Amino acid sequence: MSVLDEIIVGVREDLEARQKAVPIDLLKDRAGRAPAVKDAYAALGGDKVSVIAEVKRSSPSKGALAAIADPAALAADYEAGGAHVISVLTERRRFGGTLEDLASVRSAVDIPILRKDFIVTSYQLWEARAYGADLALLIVAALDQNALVSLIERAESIGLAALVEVHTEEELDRALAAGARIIGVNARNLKTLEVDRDVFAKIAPKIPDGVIKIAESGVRGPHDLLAYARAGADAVLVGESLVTGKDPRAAVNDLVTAGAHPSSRQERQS
Ligand SMILES: O=P(O)(O)OC[C@@H](O)[C@@H](O)c1c[nH]c2ccccc12
Repeated sequence: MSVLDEIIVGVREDLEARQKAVPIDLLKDRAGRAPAVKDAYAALGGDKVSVIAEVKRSSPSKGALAAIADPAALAADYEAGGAHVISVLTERRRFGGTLEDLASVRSAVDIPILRKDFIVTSYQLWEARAYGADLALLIVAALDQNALVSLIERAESIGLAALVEVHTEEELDRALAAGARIIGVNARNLKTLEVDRDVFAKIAPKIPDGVIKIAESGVRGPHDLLAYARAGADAVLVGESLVTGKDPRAAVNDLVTAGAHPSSRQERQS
């Protein structure tokens, strides 16, 4: 079994327990009362390179990264540093996240929030909505085509933007065929956990104009952001280097400043 398959087995077990405790109708009711969804397309599709800053405690590749006792305070720091979107890992077993993290981050920031998890059923989209997310991650490698199509449709129908994650050209073709409007290219292969920053530059030229392009993983600082920007990224998604650094607010600010620099824009337009 690949790491991805193992993660999904655990995700399904936890999901079953939650579905027993909270029937979907209660969840829909809660989603209906959640604050209005923020415009993720506007936050990611501007003329600068946007920064998605992630709340991430651990990862299958590195184990524990940071304790993060107060995810809301970290997210507020990210927002103060100029982040355009916050990503909150809610997968428990490998990433140490919870839906409560999502709810507390929602109460602390005004910018859009991404629920980062291994979403396999529409119940999890309702959860995302109910706990305050504006976007939900859908990983192509974790879904068959029918599931991908229906989860994108369901997400959009309940007001969530779908960030559709790919790692290969075949997965990109599936994402586009399914109608994805925001595509993330993950430099980390979720089956082997290896990071290859060149994957973005190989895949990005094949993503049509009008689809938002996000470079995910492996951003150590402004230098990596600029390289992804030159390869066509509209946004970068950054976790590890922010949670392990000394000053997350300053680190985000450095990335945002690099992304707003005219040279990064010029390079992107050429
Ligand atoms: O910590 P990094 O290398 O900056 O990466 C962040 C993000 O891209 C990574 O957490 C991620 C990308 N896609 C995922 C899917 C599931 C879990 C995690 C991820």
